[in-house]
Amino acid sequence: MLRVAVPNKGALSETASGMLREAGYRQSRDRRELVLVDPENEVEFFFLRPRDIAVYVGQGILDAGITGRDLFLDAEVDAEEVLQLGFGRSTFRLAAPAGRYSSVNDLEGLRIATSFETLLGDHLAERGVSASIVRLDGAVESSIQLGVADAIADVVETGNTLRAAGMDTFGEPILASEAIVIANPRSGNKAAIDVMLRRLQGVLVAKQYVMLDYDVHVDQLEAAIALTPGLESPTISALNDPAWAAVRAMVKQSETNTVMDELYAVGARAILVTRIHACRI
Ligand SMILES: Nc1ncnc2c1ncn2[C@@H]1O[C@H](COP(=O)(O)OP(=O)(O)OP(=O)(O)O)[C@@H](O)[C@H]1O
Ligand SMILES: O=P(O)(O)OC[C@H]1O[C@H](OP(=O)(O)OP(=O)(O)O)[C@H](O)[C@@H]1O
Ligand SMILES: [Mg+2]
Repeated sequence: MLRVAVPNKGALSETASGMLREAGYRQSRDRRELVLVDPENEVEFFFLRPRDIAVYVGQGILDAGITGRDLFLDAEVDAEEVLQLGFGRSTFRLAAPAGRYSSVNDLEGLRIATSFETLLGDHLAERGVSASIVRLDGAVESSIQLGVADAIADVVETGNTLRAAGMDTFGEPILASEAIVIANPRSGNKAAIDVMLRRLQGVLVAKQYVMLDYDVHVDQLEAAIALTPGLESPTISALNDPAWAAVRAMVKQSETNTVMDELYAVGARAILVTRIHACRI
């Protein structure tokens, strides 16, 4: 049976579970549940802290797991990033009271608080800066005011937390993170991991694309299909009126309205957009 780790709480937990549910797996609504067996799909889900997931997968105790790239890289474990899930996007950055520092080089000899010791340590080493790292578990933004650090390195998404603390980012972003699937490279369940990845990819594509149908005069067919090339190639069907054809193609959701405007301009009519419920590509 495949053994998969899922964040039990925090920023990634609900979306990760939701995505697995959409991929056809059994997921629990009870946050206290630690293990959940999905006998139909032969998967056992373990609900763990996102930071610890890298450790379990790295040691091969679990085959795969969903966590954040920042947590995975900070843990320095023997596992691979195998799929980007496109949510939980954040940047790992240096921050301090607004205007105090402008580059990592300003931190020579100072104290920097973080929950990501390895990521910060590597960044400082790369830039040849020697500073002391103060390892904290969370609420890192409070550390400067409380006098334990001069600057921090933390997860930033909207920047609201920093602004509320009178702080600002500075220097180059250290890492762009998002939710990812990691897998143990020596797992004996590679085929089952691949099935799960294909299912999750299907969920991602179903979210990113819509199905577009339209009718177009055969004289304009070339111009229209150039606008909707689809993933492989669009489906073209004959209509009762031989002067017209019907076209069906997948289009990026974000581009739907622009493509519809352009299709209309080249003479396409009866342009229909349908949500894709699930897919396997
Ligand atoms: N506000 C946010 N927006 C987007 N992603 C975030 C945000 N906060 C954290 N993350 C990402 O979510 C992952 C897990 O972080 P999270 O804060 O949920 O864990 P934690 O700090 O261990 O738990 P908690 O905050 O519940 O104590 C990390 O990869 C992090 O980059
Ligand atoms: O840029 P923002 O949108 O404000 O988000 C970033 C904040 O979110 C996370 O905090 P979390 O709630 O996980 O608390 P923690 O720092 O104690 O982990 C992170 O550590 C930042 O503090
Ligand atoms: Mg957190």
